[in-house]
Amino acid sequence: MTDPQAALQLVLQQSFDWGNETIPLHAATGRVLRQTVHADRDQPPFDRVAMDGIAIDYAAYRSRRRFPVAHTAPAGTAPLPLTDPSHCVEVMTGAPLPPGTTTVIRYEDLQRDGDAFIVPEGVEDGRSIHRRANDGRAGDRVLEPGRYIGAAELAALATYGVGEVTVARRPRVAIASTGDEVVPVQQTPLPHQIRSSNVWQLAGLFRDVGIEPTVSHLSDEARLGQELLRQLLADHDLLLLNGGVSKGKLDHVPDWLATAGVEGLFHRVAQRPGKPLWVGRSTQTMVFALPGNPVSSLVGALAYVGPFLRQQLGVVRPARQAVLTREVTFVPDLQLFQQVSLASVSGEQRASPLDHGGSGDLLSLLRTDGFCVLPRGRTTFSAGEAFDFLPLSLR
Ligand SMILES: Nc1nc2c(c(=O)[nH]1)N[C@H]1C(S)=C(S)[C@@H](COP(=O)(O)OP(=O)(O)OC[C@H]3O[C@@H](n4cnc5c(N)ncnc54)[C@H](O)[C@@H]3O)O[C@H]1N2
Ligand code: MOO
Repeated sequence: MTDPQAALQLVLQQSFDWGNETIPLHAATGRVLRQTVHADRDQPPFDRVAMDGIAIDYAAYRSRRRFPVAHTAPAGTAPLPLTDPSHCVEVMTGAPLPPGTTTVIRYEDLQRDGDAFIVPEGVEDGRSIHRRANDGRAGDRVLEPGRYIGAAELAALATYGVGEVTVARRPRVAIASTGDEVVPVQQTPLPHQIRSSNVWQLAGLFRDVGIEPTVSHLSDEARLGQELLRQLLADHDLLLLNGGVSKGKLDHVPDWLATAGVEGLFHRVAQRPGKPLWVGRSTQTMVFALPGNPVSSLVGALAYVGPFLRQQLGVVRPARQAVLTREVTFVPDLQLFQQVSLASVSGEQRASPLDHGGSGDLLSLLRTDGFCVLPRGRTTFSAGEAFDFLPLSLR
């Protein structure tokens, strides 16, 4: 049996060249950025009027309150300067501040008087102006490789004129269930059958990171099963098998993989749940054969597939910890992935251990926010102690 730390190291020692690609910005949502983005301009690029109203020269305001309108400055036009400081410029939000003016007063605070505005007492200089370079300077490093592209990243890329983005190429991922007891969700199961839920769980983890996996089922019948396995290996960068890896008479996945030329890296890890995990690789495909129990399958994906995928895509995820709300006792010499629900209390992540019906209890996952990783070599894990926390995500 392999130690969980050693197993993770072995997984992370495997590397494959999945490459990058350059795609239009509109297609970049959910992709992993693989380029550094520098600001091509200051942000804002000019002193930006932040309120609709008028702009005046504050020096003139010291001796007058009535300001006739010299001209109007809409957003999107080069600003005409104010040459006569006894006048004002009507300005719109987003316009560059007209040269010769120093402060903006919004309409709500003004009184109209014919073609002029009456400015109230107590106006301050330099108000309602979003200053040039306040938020960032030309040349700044704005985005580093390894970020998932979401709303904020798209807006930053657009603002700096990055219309074509270099992102990590998506791996071709296949997920295959095994076992003749599982039937598709559309089919009414016989009393001794169950609907296949694990492929939905696993496919959902990938869809959440923008990868659409191929989903199929390996028959227990050797010729059919092995034929499909060979095809899946030929066409994919990453293969997840589910079930058929423990000691049952029909647990032939490891043998079939060996026959198909996949080199085994380890089989069985000193952990609960998910002990029967089998991991291997061929020249071009990384293979995770996850145990069939639904919680074991999820733990295998979060604890091993996730780190592998992030390493391949160049994603850096900050480590997370959570503090146990009550003591956990666990005697076997195994690393325990403890199911927890999470609450944030005064900025601290508190993890409440959950009771459940074992690794086959997929309904317990409905109340689970993630897993606390309780290491081997101890039996008592105290309330108030912090442990690594795995959220239910491959991100
Ligand atoms: N003699 C031993 N028996 C078992 C051991 C062991 O060490 N010695 N390990 C146990 C552990 S731990 C686990 S976990 C399971 C894992 O077994 P397999 O990976 O071989 O998985 P299966 O036997 O095929 O299935 C286990 C369980 O999960 C259900 N299943 C399978 N596929 C799906 C699916 N797509 N959707 C939902 N549920 C699925 C399957 O029907 C079984 O109930 O082995 C223990 N046994
Ligand atoms: O790996 Mo199993 O999950 O302990 O039932």
